[in-house]
Amino acid sequence: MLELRDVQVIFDGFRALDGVDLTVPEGELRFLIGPNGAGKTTLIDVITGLTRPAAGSVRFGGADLVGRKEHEIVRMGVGRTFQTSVVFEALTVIENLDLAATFRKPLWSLTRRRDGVSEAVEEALARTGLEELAERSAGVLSHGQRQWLEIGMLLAQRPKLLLLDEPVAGMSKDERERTGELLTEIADDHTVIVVEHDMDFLRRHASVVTVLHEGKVLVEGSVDEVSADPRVQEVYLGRRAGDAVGNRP
Ligand SMILES: Nc1ncnc2c1ncn2[C@@H]1O[C@H](COP(=O)(O)OP(=O)(O)OP(=O)(O)O)[C@@H](O)[C@H]1O
Repeated sequence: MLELRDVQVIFDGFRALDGVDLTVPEGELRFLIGPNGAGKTTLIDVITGLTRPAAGSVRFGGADLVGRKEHEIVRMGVGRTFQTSVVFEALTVIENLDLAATFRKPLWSLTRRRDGVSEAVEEALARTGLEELAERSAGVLSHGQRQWLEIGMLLAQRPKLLLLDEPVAGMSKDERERTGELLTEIADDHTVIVVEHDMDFLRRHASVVTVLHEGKVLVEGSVDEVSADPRVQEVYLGRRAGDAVGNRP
């Protein structure tokens, strides 16, 4: 479903991605890890059209994404979260979802009543478990609830592929657990790629992990395979043995 071949990204002579091959089949929950500067965000930027690769191909559902505009790629069914929040605090949870679902429509659509919201919004609300908070302003949400709202805002756009950048950063243990379940549920009918550093979280929720290092795919496999791999341990050298993979300092 998503296929990157020999992708190169060069910033002022520096190879941020240096021949990346990546295949993510439909319906997979794939985790992407790697030390700081490995190229994880750049990889997501290439898939979403924010950064154009110097060479290589990015195919999604059979279509080539290279050279397409970001909004075009969104329309083709690719959604992403950013590290910075896109939630409007003064709007309610449901208004945020509605805005995300109708973001190309005029602002007056915001004045629609709850019973007028689209099926996509209702589904996103149910999926993320935010029904009870639907009419609350987003500004009062806990950190975890806000992250779920952001995921809901993506779902409301009905993407086929979701790219999530560190969705559990700063979350409590319970919130992480709930997020892991949510990601697994979402992967029932979407393809999901998650950039995540938390090794405990990976052990609990990841099946396939891709490790990036210096702009290349270093290893791909199960969490156990990846964390036992000497090349991966070497990349993370200097960290405690138990944290060999993925934990930030
Ligand atoms: N616009 C840019 N111009 C120049 N260099 C860049 C640019 N964007 C990223 N880089 C460099 O490319 C490399 C890869 O960056 P990237 O942000 O993709 O890494 P990352 O794996 O996401 O790291 P982190 O875990 O710190 O977010 C880094 O060395 C970064 O400094």
